Amino acid sequence: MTYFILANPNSGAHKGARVLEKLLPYLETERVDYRLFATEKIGQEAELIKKICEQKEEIDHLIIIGGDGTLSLSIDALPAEMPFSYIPAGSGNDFARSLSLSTDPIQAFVALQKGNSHDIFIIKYQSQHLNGYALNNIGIGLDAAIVKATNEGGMKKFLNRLKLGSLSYLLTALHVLFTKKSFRADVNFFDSSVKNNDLFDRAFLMTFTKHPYFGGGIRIAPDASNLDANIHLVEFDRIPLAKIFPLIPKVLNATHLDNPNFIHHISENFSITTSDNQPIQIDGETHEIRATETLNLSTEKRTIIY
Ligand SMILES: Nc1ncnc2c1ncn2[C@@H]1O[C@H](COP(=O)(O)OP(=O)(O)OP(=O)(O)O)[C@@H](O)[C@H]1O
Repeated sequence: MTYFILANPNSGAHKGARVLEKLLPYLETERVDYRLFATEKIGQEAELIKKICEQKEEIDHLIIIGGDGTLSLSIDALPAEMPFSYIPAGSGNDFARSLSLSTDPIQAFVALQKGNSHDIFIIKYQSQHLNGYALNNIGIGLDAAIVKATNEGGMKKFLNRLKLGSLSYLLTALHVLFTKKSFRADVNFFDSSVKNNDLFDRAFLMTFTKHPYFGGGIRIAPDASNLDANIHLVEFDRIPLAKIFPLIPKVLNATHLDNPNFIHHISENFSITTSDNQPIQIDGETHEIRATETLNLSTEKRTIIY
């Protein structure tokens, strides 16, 4: 059996490279047969997954190494029936946290070597110009604007170097909180085959998540789980800033959903239309959802070995 490894050495401020520096000598010492496919540039995941699929036999084992973005872009290109393993090497590592995967590369490898398969559900998204899969969350509005500003600004790289990646989300979040405008969103969802609708006139934060965590460990939907087919929507309207700040400790303690300013819906299917163009983040990669475009969300089963 051969381990096919897709790795992003650049993820998590070169954490991917450090994971490889630790893992590869171990594989050599243990005489483990492996082939490494390291990304050399942004957006190369799909191309390497295609190469792996051409060479991989059924008995072989795929391991993805990188942050949540690398994992998401790889799974997007991977045939649904192909199992995968994951060794986290990002700055946020929310997906790994959701399944309590080890962040120690050797421990993670020893665990996946045992070959225990687990079914998880991931989000399938589809609109007029966006389609693919997300393992973590899809956010429209505030969180997307934060991810966009964090990824584009120099602060993430600087704080990653100081091992303060989560702080970069927090500082950027504060800045975006002051400047981001609300938007109108029409959300349909199906609860026990009954069609429901919620019209948000002053939507500010709208996150659809498959597990509790976003932004590097914030428990936005504490009861969400990738082991069931439910997607959790957490929505927050734009309210005066003076009323937002007291809610921040609640969000950090994961007690915010009791607060009436947060709307929480759980369903296996959602469809969303926004009244104007809005930033959208899909597992930390930013795009734009266009006005009046409908985004449909559902879930699909995948197999992960850990
Ligand atoms: N060799 C590379 N150099 C630069 N960018 C790369 C490389 N390989 C992949 N990428 C891009 O990096 C992004 C994914 O980064 P990833 O999310 O894995 O790490 P991160 O952003 O450091 O971690 P996190 O999401 O946990 O904050 C994707 O856009 C991907 O295409």
